[in-house]
Amino acid sequence: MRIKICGITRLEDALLAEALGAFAVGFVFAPGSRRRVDLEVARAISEALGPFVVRVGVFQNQGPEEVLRLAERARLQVVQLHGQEPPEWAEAIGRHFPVIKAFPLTGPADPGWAQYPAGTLLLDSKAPGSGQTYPRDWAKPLLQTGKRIIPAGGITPENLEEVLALRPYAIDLASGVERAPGIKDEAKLKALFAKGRIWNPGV
Ligand SMILES: O=C(O)c1ccccc1NCC(=O)[C@H](O)[C@H](O)COP(=O)(O)O
Repeated sequence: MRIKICGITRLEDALLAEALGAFAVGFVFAPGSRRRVDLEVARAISEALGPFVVRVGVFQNQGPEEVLRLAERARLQVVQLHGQEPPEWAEAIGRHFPVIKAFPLTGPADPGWAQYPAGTLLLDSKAPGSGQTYPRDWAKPLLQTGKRIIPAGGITPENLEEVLALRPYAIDLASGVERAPGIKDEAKLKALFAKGRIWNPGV
């Protein structure tokens, strides 16, 4: 299973996530986030990680120029748009970085979201980074659209199975493996990857 650990602000957490087998780490640059990371810190962590961990930047309603500047300076590889960004912004950013577009679920996912110009869609709760969740079957209308789907929102080591049952492209979590916003919890991270590793998708 591909697991993205989001809200990384400390090198030790990033290195632990890498050692445990994380596919990706996320740096939150969204204004007002409790996990907002300093640009130079993100860059230092990016440079310290090995080549096979994807560095994702999370942005919210920040224009393409700002996103591209931060992504380049922090040595990011993927951009995640987590606000109400118009499709033109995703197209402009997508000429430089793969784009993940996040949508908040307040009911079943809208199949029309598959038209958004991003190859991968992240289905979050209506309160990003809060640990809030939603009925996982709300993701189903998008599973057959050909888009890569990443469920997020309130995933923990304890409830991992129900989201993995969707057989998603990847999963994303932040607060479920933290002891405080932006500070990861070693025991929770270990529990998550121990469970994620033994899961057999039956492919
Ligand atoms: O985490 C934040 O503080 C945040 C703030 C603003 C926009 C996005 C944010 N996080 C993005 C993520 O990808 C989180 O991992 C996702 O919302 C799930 O969070 P959680 O429910 O805590 O696992």
